[in-house]
Amino acid sequence: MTDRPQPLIEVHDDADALATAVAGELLNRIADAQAAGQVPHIGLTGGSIAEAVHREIARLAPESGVDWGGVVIWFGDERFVPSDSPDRNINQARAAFLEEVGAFRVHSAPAADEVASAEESAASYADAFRAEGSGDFDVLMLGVGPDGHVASLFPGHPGLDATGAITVAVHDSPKPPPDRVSLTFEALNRAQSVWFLVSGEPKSDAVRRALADDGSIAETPARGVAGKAETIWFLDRPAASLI
Ligand SMILES: O=C1O[C@H](COP(=O)(O)O)[C@@H](O)[C@H](O)[C@H]1O
Repeated sequence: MTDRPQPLIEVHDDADALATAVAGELLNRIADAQAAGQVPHIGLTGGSIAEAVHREIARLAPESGVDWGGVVIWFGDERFVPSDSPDRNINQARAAFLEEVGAFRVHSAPAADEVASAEESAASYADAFRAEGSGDFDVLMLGVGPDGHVASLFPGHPGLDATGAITVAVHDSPKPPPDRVSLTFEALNRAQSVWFLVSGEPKSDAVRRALADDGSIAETPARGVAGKAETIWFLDRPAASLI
């Protein structure tokens, strides 16, 4: 994206070092924002490296000075499955750190036993953004799939084309579960800081394609997201092996 700052790349030895660095930096950003009188809005992602980051947040939180009552938590995407499913991104984050730190201003798209369809869930999640007068994340963390997907925006999928909307319902996702709700590119691109979290050699080609000078968003959706103020790619050595 030509109107955004060039992405920064931070490479760590392994997934554990990456998770510790991201968790520490996130807590610093939140504490600084709160010291300046702000209520930070943070976007979380699901997935394996996100889980490691979340566990590190729980470990480091007691020393951070963060007031979790003054942090608003969102998710870049959610799986449209029952509310008690371990596949829900919110459930993974709750178990890893949200309950432990006592965060309670937490929003995710409603589950399959709460609303009738992924479309209804997407509409409800968009309403929550409007009600908070938000959508402008201070920090938005995003995973990247080996296929280059970001949030639940998959290569060649109809969700890529959603415009004039905050959220989109996704069906027939190539990665299970098939029904999901995702923020759109327009919503993701309202973030001040976008942090991509990527670990492991199977994702190295997606990282290469996302950071290449040329390439299409349809093939590598992660190319379509960048922060207004910064974009940082937090990688471990295997994920960075092709750049
Ligand atoms: O399905 C999803 O996958 C990605 C990445 O997951 P990983 O296990 O490959 O790390 C994640 O970013 C997204 O939020 C999630 O719904």
